[in-house]
Amino acid sequence: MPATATDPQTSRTRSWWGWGYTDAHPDDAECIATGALLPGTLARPLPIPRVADLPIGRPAATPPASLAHLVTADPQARAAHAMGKAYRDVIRALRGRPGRIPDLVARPTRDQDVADLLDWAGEHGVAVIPFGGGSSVVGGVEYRGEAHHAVLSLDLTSMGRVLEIDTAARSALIQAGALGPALEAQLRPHGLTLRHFPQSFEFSTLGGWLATRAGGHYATVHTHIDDFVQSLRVITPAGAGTSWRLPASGAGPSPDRFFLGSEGTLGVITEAWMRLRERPRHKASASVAFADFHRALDAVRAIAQSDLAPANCRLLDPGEALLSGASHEGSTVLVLGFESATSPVDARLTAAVDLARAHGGRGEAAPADRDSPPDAAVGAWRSAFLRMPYLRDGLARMGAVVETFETAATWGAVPALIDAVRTEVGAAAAKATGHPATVNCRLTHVYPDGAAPYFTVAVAGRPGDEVEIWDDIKAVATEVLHRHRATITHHHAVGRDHRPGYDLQRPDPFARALRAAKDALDPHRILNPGVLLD
Ligand SMILES: Cc1cc2nc3c(=O)[nH]c(=O)nc-3n(C[C@H](O)[C@H](O)[C@H](O)COP(=O)(O)OP(=O)(O)OC[C@H]3O[C@@H](n4cnc5c(N)ncnc54)[C@H](O)[C@@H]3O)c2cc1C
Repeated sequence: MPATATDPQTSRTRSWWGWGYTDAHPDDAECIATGALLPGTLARPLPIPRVADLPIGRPAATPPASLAHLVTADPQARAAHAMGKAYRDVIRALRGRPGRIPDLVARPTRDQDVADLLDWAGEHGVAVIPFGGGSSVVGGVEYRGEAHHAVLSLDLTSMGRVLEIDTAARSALIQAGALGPALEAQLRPHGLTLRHFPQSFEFSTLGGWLATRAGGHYATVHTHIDDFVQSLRVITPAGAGTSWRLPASGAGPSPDRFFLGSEGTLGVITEAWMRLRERPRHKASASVAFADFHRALDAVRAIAQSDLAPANCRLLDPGEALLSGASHEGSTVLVLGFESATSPVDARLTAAVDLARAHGGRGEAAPADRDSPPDAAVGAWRSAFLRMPYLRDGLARMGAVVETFETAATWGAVPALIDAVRTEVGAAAAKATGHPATVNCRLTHVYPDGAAPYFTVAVAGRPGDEVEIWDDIKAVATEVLHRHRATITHHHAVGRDHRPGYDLQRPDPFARALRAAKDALDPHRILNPGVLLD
């Protein structure tokens, strides 16, 4: 089968090594201009890496003739499935040192294909890595072990259709390989939306979101994809199963919750009934500036504990606001957004801005409806949000260490946690590189009982040692999170990179139960070895 990195939906070429489309990559001049925002001097941009320079050998396994039409050993396809899109993945590609490159890439088109591929892999000891959009930032789609003689990347994106819509229950049966834009395009004619917009929306799939319990658009209430799941179909090496479609159920532990977040270790999610919404007709947004970050935290807590339920409630510290062009003269900025399909939201926006002002914020809630342009700072933040991953790759080409990590903790822990991360991770980054480092923070999701701080570390690196430097910085971050009882991940998943933090966080009986479940469903231990469990 032909295997290129061309996106069939858009005819644009996807980068095999970095973020997004190749025609959107920053050129050298934009890399250098962005690099000038960082303290310290950056190196000249590294050249764009070439698949031809990678150490891609002959595949160590050959599928039987009955499966050959589903499988390719094309070097371009193998390279594009070797890693995810974390900073350390981009650096390894740029330095020509990717992880283990899969021997084969399979693109099943129906459930039976998935079952047949799993049967073959189980019989021949071939590791299988389920692959959606490949946007994992935690080493979730690469093989790092030794125990398997061959590795198959199981790419679900040829299963990307909305199969059925139940308008009475306002839900849809959707195949797991649907990428965000194609999924929404199929729902739009029906006036419906899943309305799950992670930053990686363009390049990630429904199956990936479910397998990692992704966090999306909503800053409050429905923050995670979990909230929209009605039923799942999962194919495991030990058999397939579909949960009942129910609006709610109290029948024992939830089978859906069991597979949500299983990160390709227990089975392959092939389709899901998802709860939908009507497309929002009323929208309003505003930004509020604060002189003091800690007072802004109090304001956000007050909003999260009210019944206003903003769709967007992102708090950007001054560094984060500056980077995203939402800056109000060096202040902390709160970006607020409300939306509804049924009723105007202006009153809720005004009430939220009033709460923010009662905690020292400066801002107005301009009257708005669906046709109004968003608040200027909100618009700038949204554009920078989508451009940022491209710029990260540009900075990586110049030897900078630029990466993000996120967490969640209860409100009492949040202020000290953020201060400690800024101080200790900043010091670790400066020590590791010999350059001053910036550690910016934003709150991405907020809850009545706590918040999800998201950090961006940026520092001029030591060209050649960037991966080791980042690993040292991340080890300090993991320790700080653990000390503050903050989770190792709010929505980026565990993968291979977060195993140490996940192992510390989970209760031992739960870890034993997960191992037993793995033994039952994946007896030959072929599915995503090293993720969640040894
Ligand atoms: C720039 C950038 C921005 C991001 N923003 C967000 C964000 O806003 N919110 C967020 O939650 N995450 C975000 N992420 C992380 C990533 O996009 C999410 O983890 C996403 O859910 C992964 O989806 P995917 O389709 O790309 O899955 P992949 O990366 O292909 O796979 C992720 C994991 O799920 C498993 N998997 C994939 N498909 C299936 C399936 N059908 N059945 C079983 N297992 C499967 C894989 O084996 C792997 O372990 C971001 C990443 C990047 C690089």
